[in-house]
Amino acid sequence: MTADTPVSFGFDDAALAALPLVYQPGLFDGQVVMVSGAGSGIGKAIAFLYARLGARLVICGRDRAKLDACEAWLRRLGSPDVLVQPTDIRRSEAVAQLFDAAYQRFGRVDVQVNNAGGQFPKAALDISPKGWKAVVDNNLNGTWFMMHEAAKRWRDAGKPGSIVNIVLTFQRGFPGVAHSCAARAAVTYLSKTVAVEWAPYGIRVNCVAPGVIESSGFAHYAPEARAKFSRGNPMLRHGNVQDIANAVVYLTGPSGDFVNGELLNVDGGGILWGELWTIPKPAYFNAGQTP
Ligand SMILES: CCC/C=C/C(=O)SCCNC(=O)CCNC(=O)[C@H](O)C(C)(C)COP(=O)([O-])OP(=O)([O-])OC[C@H]1O[C@@H](n2cnc3c(N)ncnc32)[C@H](O)[C@@H]1OP(=O)([O-])[O-]
Ligand SMILES: NC(=O)C1=CN([C@@H]2O[C@H](COP(=O)(O)OP(=O)(O)OC[C@H]3O[C@@H](n4cnc5c(N)ncnc54)[C@H](OP(=O)(O)O)[C@@H]3O)[C@@H](O)[C@H]2O)C=CC1
Repeated sequence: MTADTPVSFGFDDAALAALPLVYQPGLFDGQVVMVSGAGSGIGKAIAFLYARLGARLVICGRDRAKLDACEAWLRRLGSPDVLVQPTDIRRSEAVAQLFDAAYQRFGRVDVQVNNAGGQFPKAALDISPKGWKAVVDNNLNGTWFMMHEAAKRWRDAGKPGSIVNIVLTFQRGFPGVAHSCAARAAVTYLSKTVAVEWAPYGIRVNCVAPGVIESSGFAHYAPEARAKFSRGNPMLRHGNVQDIANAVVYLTGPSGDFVNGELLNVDGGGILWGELWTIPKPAYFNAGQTP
């Protein structure tokens, strides 16, 4: 491999499409599932799995080319219909248009998976005000616009619904991504709050926190940081995108009918043991060294 060889992470599309199913085919027949950030990584795996289970898909993200490539796979995998709507989730009016298009096309949305998000690794002291706002806007405000729009439409139509928000394992803090850690903790407690407020409408809201999941998202981290990601949990390995997709389907299928307001960590035990640095580890933390 040369320095110019592009590095790819996780399954390629063909391998992802062929992974063994742990759910019954047809489980989501007749249902419409919306997945944000479906053009890559975890979001693509989630969309692939729902398509294989018979759902019709509404997919969004900012990059149309990535979404179009995903759409072709979704149809091949068994989704009877797919709506592709490029959307920046930070723009509430674009989110409203996404829902207008989905209801116009399908007349319903049953499941919403808010997977779109991300951050850049940076020591907290070095995060600029603009960078802080960009990450909080993306992960907290964008997710809120999506959930709010979904729930309003379910309430007005008198229909039930299920939301899953993808967050991260914020419980022990997350060195190098303070902005995202703060935003994802906020999303989690927002979710717990509306899980109660929206229960009378038959709307369930849960979160999934991926640990270290080998995906396209790895490209945003330095090779030195990536090389130590597997030290982030006691299983000493990465998870994969299907681990997250299976957790999301568990929560939104009949298996999750009585699960509401929950945070499901899919992290190999990383919140209990492990060390995860997304930026270089300060010498202070190396035994025997002083700062
Ligand atoms: C195992 C490890 C855990 C893995 C977890 C994962 O989530 S994996 C998944 C990983 N996947 C992802 O995280 C994917 C999604 N991530 C993203 O799209 C971006 O990281 C985003 C969240 C900033 C949004 O982007 P956007 O298009 O809205 O923003 P923009 O580009 O216009 O920038 C706005 C401002 O932010 C600042 N700033 C931005 N980048 C950097 C940087 N590298 N350096 C420093 N600062 C940076 C800068 O101030 C910039 O303004 P400026 O100075 O340019 O005028
Ligand atoms: N991989 C991991 O180890 C972990 C991942 N996560 C979270 O899982 C989710 C998926 O990450 P992963 O698949 O790994 O990485 P990717 O970078 O591949 O996925 C991020 C996705 O979010 C979309 N996105 C980002 N911002 C916006 C926006 N403003 N509007 C619409 N779409 C947006 C991107 O689409 P586009 O480029 O088209 O805009 C992209 O498809 C993210 O929220 C991530 O933070 C959390 C913990 C660990």
